[in-house]
Amino acid sequence: MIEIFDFRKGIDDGILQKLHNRSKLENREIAKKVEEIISNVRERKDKALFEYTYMFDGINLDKSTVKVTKEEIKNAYKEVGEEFLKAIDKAIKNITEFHEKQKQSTWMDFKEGIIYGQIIRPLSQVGIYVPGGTAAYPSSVLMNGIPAKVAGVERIVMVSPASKKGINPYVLVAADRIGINEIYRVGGAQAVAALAFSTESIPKVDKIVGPGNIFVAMAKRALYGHVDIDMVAGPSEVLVIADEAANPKYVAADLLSQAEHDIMASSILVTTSLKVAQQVKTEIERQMEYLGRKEIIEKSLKNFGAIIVVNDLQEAIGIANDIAPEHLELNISNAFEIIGEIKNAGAVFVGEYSPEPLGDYLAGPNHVLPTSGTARFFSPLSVTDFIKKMNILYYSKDSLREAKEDVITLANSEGLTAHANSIKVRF
Ligand SMILES: NC(=O)c1ccc[n+]([C@@H]2O[C@H](COP(=O)([O-])OP(=O)(O)OC[C@H]3O[C@@H](n4cnc5c(N)ncnc54)[C@H](O)[C@@H]3O)[C@@H](O)[C@H]2O)c1
Ligand SMILES: N[C@H](CO)Cc1c[nH]c[nH+]1
Ligand SMILES: [Zn+2]
Repeated sequence: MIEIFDFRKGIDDGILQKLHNRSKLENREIAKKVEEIISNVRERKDKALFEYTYMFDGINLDKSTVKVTKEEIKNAYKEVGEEFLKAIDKAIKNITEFHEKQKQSTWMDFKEGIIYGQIIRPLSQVGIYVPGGTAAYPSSVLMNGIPAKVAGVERIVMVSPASKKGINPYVLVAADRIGINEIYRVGGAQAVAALAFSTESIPKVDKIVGPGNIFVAMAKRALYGHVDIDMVAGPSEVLVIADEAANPKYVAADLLSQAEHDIMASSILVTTSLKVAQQVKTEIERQMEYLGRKEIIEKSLKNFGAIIVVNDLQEAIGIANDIAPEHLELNISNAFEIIGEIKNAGAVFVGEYSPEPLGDYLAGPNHVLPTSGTARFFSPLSVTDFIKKMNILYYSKDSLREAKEDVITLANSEGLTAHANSIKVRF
């Protein structure tokens, strides 16, 4: 069960290091396994892909069954209710609105005899990973697919692990709603490797995006360079900062919401009140009793959960910035006053009526967010992930003549005489 650590007499670095999510990426055993899967799929292609799918997901696939058919998507509609369709269409509207604001335009500037600028182009082909091991994620279909659509990506290839019953119908309907129709029922590190290198059934893509468990996150990280990736988006995390006025019931519920994702998910509370700390612990135990997924929650809270008591908000902010959580909830009075001090978090949820699951599903901001401490340098998934830029340059003869001596001087300073010559031969 989740433990309370009292840091009021001094921050315990040992405990903090243990809680650091970046340590998950240092797990040598998992890294070795992932490397082995990647090299096997690279060499033996479909054969290895189907073997691993049988080993981890328990389903037998071949070239003729790996791709989801139109018929399956049609049948999926029979299994989802009207209420789901209404909710998902609302989510699509909000997520699209949010991401439309991220669009970038080609720009050109003109000086006398000079034109320069940047041309924006969508990526041609991207792979989106939609998790499906311990739960199915129709919401992740939208969060991955909508920014790609808004950017104008031509070919979106979706992979998601299936069970014996096939891919979850809610996932298939979500994909259909936003116009994704190239879907393969494979997951894990083997699916990521297939997207990076091609197999006989799955043609490779230029970039792989999307969240997944530690195997998926490590595979994406290992394959960066063969293919582009968005970020490391592994097991979910939430860090809540709460003061003495926070409602323990809400705080406990939000910690539990992320713990249910994965045995490696992490839920951390940092509070200035010992009373709130104790009440949240009691609430967690109470609420757990009526939730499902108890086994996952228990493991996650025991290994990656913590309640930390600190002296003041400054200490709490320091810990949050150090851990750089995927989600940061500010459950404190006047939260907007301290937002300027938050440096590292994938997404910040302000006030007690902005619980993290609101962002997971409906509000509009993307839920594919950096984890394992990588919010120090990665950003949430956005339209920018699906575009690239090309610089464009034009000089007239007169403009080049004016620039000539400076270019030659700079080329000579690097000892690159052929560069200097390329200018000289024109005059
Ligand atoms: N960071 C984010 O933005 C974000 C968003 C949504 C979900 N998530 C996370 O996505 C994850 C979803 O995980 P999941 O497991 O439900 O689905 P998943 O699709 O990520 O992983 C399932 C796959 O993992 C592989 N796998 C499982 N056990 C294995 C083993 N022992 N060895 C090798 N491969 C193995 C299998 O191939 C299986 O198909 C959760 O951790 C959740 O927290 C993160
Ligand atoms: N909290 C997850 C991101 O870490 C996203 C999600 C999808 N469905 C529910 N939650
Ligand atoms: Zn969630």
